[in-house]
Amino acid sequence: MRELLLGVDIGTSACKVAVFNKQGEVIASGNGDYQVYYPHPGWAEQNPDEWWSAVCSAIGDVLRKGNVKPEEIKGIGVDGQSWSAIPIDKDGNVLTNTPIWMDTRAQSICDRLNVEIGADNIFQVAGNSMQPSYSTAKILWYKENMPEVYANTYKILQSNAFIVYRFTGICSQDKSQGYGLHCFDMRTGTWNMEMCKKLGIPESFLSDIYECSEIVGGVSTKAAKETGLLEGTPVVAGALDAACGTLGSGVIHPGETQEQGGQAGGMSICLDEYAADPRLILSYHAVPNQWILQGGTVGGGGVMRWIEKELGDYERSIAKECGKSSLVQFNELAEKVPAGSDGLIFLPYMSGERSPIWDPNAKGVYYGLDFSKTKGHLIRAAMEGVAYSLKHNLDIGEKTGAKVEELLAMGGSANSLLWTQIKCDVTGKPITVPSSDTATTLGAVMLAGVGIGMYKDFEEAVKITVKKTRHHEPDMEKHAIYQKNYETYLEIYENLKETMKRTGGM
Ligand SMILES: Nc1ncnc2c1ncn2[C@@H]1O[C@H](COP(=O)(O)OP(=O)(O)O)[C@@H](O)[C@H]1O
Ligand SMILES: O=C(CO)[C@@H](O)[C@H](O)COP(=O)(O)O
Repeated sequence: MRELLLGVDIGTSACKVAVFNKQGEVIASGNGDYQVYYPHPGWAEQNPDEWWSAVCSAIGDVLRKGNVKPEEIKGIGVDGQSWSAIPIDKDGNVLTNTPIWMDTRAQSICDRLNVEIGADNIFQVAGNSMQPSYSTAKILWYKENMPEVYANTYKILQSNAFIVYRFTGICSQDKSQGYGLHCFDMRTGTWNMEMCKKLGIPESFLSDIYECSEIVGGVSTKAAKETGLLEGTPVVAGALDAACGTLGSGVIHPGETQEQGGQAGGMSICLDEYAADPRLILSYHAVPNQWILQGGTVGGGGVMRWIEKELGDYERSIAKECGKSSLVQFNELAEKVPAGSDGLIFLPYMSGERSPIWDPNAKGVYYGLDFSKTKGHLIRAAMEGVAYSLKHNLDIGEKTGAKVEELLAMGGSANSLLWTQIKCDVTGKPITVPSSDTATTLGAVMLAGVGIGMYKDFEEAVKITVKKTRHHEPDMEKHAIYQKNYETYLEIYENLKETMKRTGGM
């Protein structure tokens, strides 16, 4: 009988489920789609019950596709997007949709907390600035705007913890997602009850903290029925998607850096000591005693997803006939345009922006349009704009003293050779791609593998499973062109940020 591991990733655009063997080879994989809801400007929500339904059907597909017997699955690891705040009642019912990491509805609560408690006092404990995208202010938003939800809340769970709860019936808080709550002490990895009190977050909402690879429990009778998995299969606490993507890219030593191109974009620099900067994001890594200093942008692969949806009717209509997906055709159009997009510059602030500018009013911008610009220009400029936002975060990471020599790319955007090369040329850093779509689920199964003792430790897990598939070196001539555009990119935002506070036409 085979000894296999199951990984589940609660991404923003879809859940990914994959079964791996000990060598890190994918036996079968599948996706389950769900929606992001945008009910009001600045709001972005998902329904956690839709995540679970998608997970259940994707597990069924994957077991069938890979001809996997439930008893062959020896452990399960779950990772998920950051900063959910899922209120469940005593019976485990979800009381409302969760605002996701893009949601900025709670800005005024953050402003108030920063004054009342002091932005510095919060930062000293949390290692992160108080921003509406994090979980903290969302919980307080329920209190003020959905008193019934708040009154019936038993626990607040984050994305992976919610799926672990659906698998096992046990509430948990893995260490890597602790940073979502500003009463989690980023120096000790424990709840700071004094800060909880100051923030007004009831202690009872919080769950016990687990190491990411620690077993929380076994698959329950109910979950076994819903998923087709074997009752009792061990489930570990899991981690933040960025942390699992970092682990699945083989980044487990200080000085190594992951570059992520999921719906969101950004980077995660591996650190072995606490080093925070209020412009960036600091979380624990999925690996014990390490941190990751993150740049987390709003615009990543999601920018391409949006452009493809709005401008890709023709490419979608001929995809079958020409044997190339619309995204592949978009890459070909962008490839025909020279580096720098003939001066067309895109600001990818498509739902405000997170690090490093933390501006909920920031807006997407095309600058430099004229009659000569083509669809290819629009696509390439968007790819370049996402790369500028990556560089912006990296530059600040390096200014805090972190060393970044090479990037290890993961996420859907790393499927594009052109986009990876653009990021390489814009940042001037070599980029290696271990795996694009499955790096995150691989990280999740490594946690399960370490948790059940299939791997001795993370060194061994990475050594056995992570294989580098391609490498990009920067073209320094193109880097010089991009450097000029990057300066203009920064200037455009500086010049427009006051104007961006106006919401014309709404
Ligand atoms: N060939 C490609 N070219 C450009 N972008 C791509 C390509 N393939 C996938 N992507 C991008 O990858 C993104 C999905 O990445 P993924 O890591 O699955 O996201 P998430 O985990 O946030 O759901 C999509 O938004 C899409 O734009
Ligand atoms: O905030 C972070 C990590 O800290 C984001 O990376 C989100 O977790 C979204 O991830 P994807 O859905 O884009 O993979």
